[in-house]
Amino acid sequence: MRVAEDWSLESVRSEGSDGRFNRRAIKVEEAQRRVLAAARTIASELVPLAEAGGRRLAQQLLATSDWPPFARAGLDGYAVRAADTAQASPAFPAALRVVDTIAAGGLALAAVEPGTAARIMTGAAVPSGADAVVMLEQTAEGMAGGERAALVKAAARPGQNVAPQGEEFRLGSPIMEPGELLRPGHLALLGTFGYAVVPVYRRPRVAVFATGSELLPVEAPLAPGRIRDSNSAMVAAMIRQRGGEPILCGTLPDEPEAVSEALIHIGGDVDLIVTTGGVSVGDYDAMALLLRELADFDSQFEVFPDSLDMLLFNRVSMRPGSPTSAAWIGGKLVLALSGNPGACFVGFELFAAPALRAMQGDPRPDHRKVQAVLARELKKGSPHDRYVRTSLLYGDDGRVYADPLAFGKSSMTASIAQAEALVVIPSGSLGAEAGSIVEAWILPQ
Ligand SMILES: Nc1nc2c(c(=O)[nH]1)N[C@H]1C(S)=C(S)[C@@H](COP(=O)(O)OP(=O)(O)OC[C@H]3O[C@@H](n4cnc5c(N)ncnc54)[C@H](O)[C@@H]3O)O[C@H]1N2
Ligand code: MOO
Ligand SMILES: [Mg+2]
Repeated sequence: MRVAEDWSLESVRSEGSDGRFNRRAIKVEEAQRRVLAAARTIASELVPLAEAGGRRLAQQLLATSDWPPFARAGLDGYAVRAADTAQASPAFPAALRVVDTIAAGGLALAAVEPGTAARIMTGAAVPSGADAVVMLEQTAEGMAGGERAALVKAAARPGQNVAPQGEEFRLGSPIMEPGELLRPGHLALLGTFGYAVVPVYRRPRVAVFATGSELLPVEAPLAPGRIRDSNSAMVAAMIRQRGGEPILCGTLPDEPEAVSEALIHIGGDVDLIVTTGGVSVGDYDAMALLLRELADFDSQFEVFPDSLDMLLFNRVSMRPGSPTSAAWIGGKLVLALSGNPGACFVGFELFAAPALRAMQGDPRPDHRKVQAVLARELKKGSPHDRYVRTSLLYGDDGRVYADPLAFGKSSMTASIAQAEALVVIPSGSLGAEAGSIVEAWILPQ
């Protein structure tokens, strides 16, 4: 990728180390809007049907036949003319001469004329003349006029146990829309209509960089002042949850030269770049220093021409993750998440997750939201929107309870693993009472 090659790191350093950057916080909704404007849909590819689960469809698909394609027997029994059975009862069964036996996949040899029936199996095409199927259990075998007969002991309604041609779909009608996530049932439909290969959006390729000179690889023993990089693996899993393909680029020291060098060398076949760490006002917060050099969205354009590197935002009115930043660099979206694991997690959910869904054509890339009862009081100190990690409990009273998890600070990790939802405590309040109704954003499990 092309990061502005003329970034003047010397000038960034000399003025940038006092921590008093002019960073204007924007609302979460505005930040999401800017990210989605930059998250362009990516190319599509054809994949074999059995591998299409979890992918997003790239175009509208149509029914290639009526479904069912022919009138089908719903159970094993006899295909009859309902009128022939109108008077039938256990004491006075209708005796119908059996003219045929039709297996599933087989074809009728004869039409069902008045006074006759055809033995038929579940899934077989109902022969012409017949308009109902009587289940085997409501019949007996007998003789009529010296020939094999079915003794039908109950009156059949016309249409009974027959799935008419085109009952579910008509030839040419839409079966699914672009951007739809292909779940097992979608694959069944696609198989039904003969889609052996499926047009899906390519998985967005997401480069992940963890910045921080304190970071050790996961396999390393702890050393004084150092911690292991836990963000990379977490972010990789979150990328996969949203249909993306993570490209783990390892850790980078808190040095703007090293970070810009790595971003420059990432290459063209990456659709999104996610970095973690170094976005706050520390002397060595390298991403913050680099992003400062970019043109500012507020003084620029609403659409991002490929040629223009631009800061989309560098502060969001939210907790955790207030220093979360985003930029458009070298024609690519760069999401610079906070290094604090809790803030990294929330920043990903708020910005990277919808971006990945939008890149795969999802017309509604936001979270599923439910009203939940707050299980315990939540106090908050800052005036910003707060996104609280909670578990979800399904009460006997039919209500969903959101229970804020312990160790829920931005710097903490324990609660991330247990989080089932993010509860939003909007700005302008100092918290919410136990029992109050809150909005819970459902997290993928
Ligand atoms: N004076 C101020 N200080 C801070 C502010 C502020 O407004 N004024 N904001 C605070 C907030 S809020 C947050 S959130 C953090 C954001 O910090 P950064 O995004 O710059 O992240 P780092 O400084 O690199 O690291 C923060 C923390 O997270 C640990 N970390 C970093 N990367 C990883 C990783 N890959 N795996 C695990 N843990 C990681 C790092 O060691 C630090 O402990 O800034 C506050 N400061
Ligand atoms: O915004 Mo920071 O994520 O609170 O801790
Ligand atoms: Mg920092």
